[in-house]
Amino acid sequence: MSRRIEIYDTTLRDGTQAEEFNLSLEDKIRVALKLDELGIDYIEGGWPGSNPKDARFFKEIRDYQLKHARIAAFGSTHHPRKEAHLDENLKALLEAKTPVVTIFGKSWTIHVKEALKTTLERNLEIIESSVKFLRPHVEKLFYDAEHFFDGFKEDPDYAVETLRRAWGAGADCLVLCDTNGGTLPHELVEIIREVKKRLGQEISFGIHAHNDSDCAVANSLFAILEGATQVQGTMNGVGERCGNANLCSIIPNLVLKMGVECEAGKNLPRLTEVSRFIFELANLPHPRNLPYVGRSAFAHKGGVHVSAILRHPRTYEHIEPELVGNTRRVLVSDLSGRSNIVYKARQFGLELSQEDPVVGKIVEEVKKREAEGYEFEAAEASLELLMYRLLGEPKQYFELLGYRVLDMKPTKEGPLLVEATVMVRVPPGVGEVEHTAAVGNGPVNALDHAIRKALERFYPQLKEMKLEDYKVRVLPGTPGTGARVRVLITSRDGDGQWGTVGVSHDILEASCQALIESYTYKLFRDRQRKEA
Ligand SMILES: CC(=O)SCCNC(=O)CCNC(=O)[C@H](O)C(C)(C)COP(=O)(O)OP(=O)(O)OC[C@H]1O[C@@H](n2cnc3c(N)ncnc32)[C@H](O)[C@@H]1OP(=O)(O)O
Ligand SMILES: CC(=O)C(=O)O
Repeated sequence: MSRRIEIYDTTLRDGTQAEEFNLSLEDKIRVALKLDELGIDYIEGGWPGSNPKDARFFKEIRDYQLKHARIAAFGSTHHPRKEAHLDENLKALLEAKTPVVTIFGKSWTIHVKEALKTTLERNLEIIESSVKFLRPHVEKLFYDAEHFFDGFKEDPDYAVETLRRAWGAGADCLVLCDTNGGTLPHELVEIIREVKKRLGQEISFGIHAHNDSDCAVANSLFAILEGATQVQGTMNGVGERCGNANLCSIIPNLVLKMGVECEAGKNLPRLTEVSRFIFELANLPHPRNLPYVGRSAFAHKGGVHVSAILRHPRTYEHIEPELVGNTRRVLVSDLSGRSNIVYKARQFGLELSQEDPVVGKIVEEVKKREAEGYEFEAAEASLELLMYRLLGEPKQYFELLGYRVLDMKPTKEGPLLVEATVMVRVPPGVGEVEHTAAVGNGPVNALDHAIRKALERFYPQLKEMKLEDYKVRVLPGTPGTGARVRVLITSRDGDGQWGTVGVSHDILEASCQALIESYTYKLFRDRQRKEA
């Protein structure tokens, strides 16, 4: 029979101790519901004694019927100068009315003496009396042995004695914490083995690892191999300093590679969605290179890789991306060969063969443009247009005959005045010339308004699209203000999102190129859909 592990998520508590990862009360509720849908066993909602938001979270989450997860409230053992029944933090933990409570206590002598400013004996009493006080009131009581591995290295007898006290007082699981994240896997294994020997009795233990040595996931997996039954971590590895063990890596590693079961394993195809949802809510970019769930986790760029992937995906993929809800992507760049182009063309609805001379032409054009500073990885709409153009499509929908942008600040205190004037001919070559002006809050915004104003009379569907993101990157080469820039624009309409690119020494010209590509793509795609 395969082993089963309990997954304890602390995104809402330790996760929010990360720089720049902040969640409102509403966000916390939404994250908790998502984690529940994923099948997480325990969701640590926060520290109720810390702030009103965390205290309210525990009140509000009671209104929801969770499918599987149990909510845990987190706090410390009682204060050294108080007794358990008079300690506000312990009282707040009970007021949270959660089925699960987790408290952390000190295992490391330096922490007892320097951080708690108390004696080693008093710390043992504090651990014991805190656990005893909480025990009758909660279904599950977990004890986080803070700095356990560092404490053990300095004074193993004392560190193990703290565990004995917590276990003897009734804790359900002793969670060994690598709080400073400095322990390496081989040390962790040795320490766990020694602890088990010294305790001389069966205990239930868990692992909570930080990532300061980039070993949090490895440490967690090794702890599980050594018998841990609970693993703590966060989604995408957010957490204090360098973060916590990343559950988005731990869960698939357990389920797909170690034959260890957990409830979330049943919902593995939802992992990528949940991981991205949480960062979206926190307004943070989702790191592309996150294992399993990142956009680049199954993205293939090198021509040799793509050629082999087309023959058999296992050649360059450790698992099938669909198992974790991710997708295979092929990138086109100056490292591409014919295979990248054939694969990409298929995504764009074009069946090309490797031998087709146009494929060679596309590879050549992409490499030439990339050498000039273009980049197509985030500008797939520009790539699609480039391919169709080399195949004789699409027709041009308009011609920009010229533009002028006035960017004025006539007085020191007064507002910035920006106006753009454009001349377009629709359709190109033979059509009417439209001459329009528009204002904006900056030069690119004014140019965008003016071009749209000129085109919307002919193509009213352009009203449906909006500019979603605008990025400028200074390209290496000429230093200083004479450098070339690359502009990447993301646009959106009701049907989806697309990216376009422009490159020039002039930021406005680069922006104008990317804008024109964006309108052209919208008109091209709408026409294709109509014809389909
Ligand atoms: C390893 C971890 O990640 S633990 C979690 C860390 N997370 C947080 O700290 C976030 C939430 N924290 C807070 O909101 C605040 O720190 C509070 C409300 C808990 C405490 O606030 P304050 O009373 O102002 O204390 P402060 O923040 O300076 O923390 C130090 C106090 O915590 C006490 N303390 C620290 N660890 C423990 C412990 N395990 N058991 C008992 N008391 C502890 C110290 O003795 C110290 O008390 P003192 O100043 O009276 O000597
Ligand atoms: C408890 C906890 O967050 C730690 O020791 O890192």
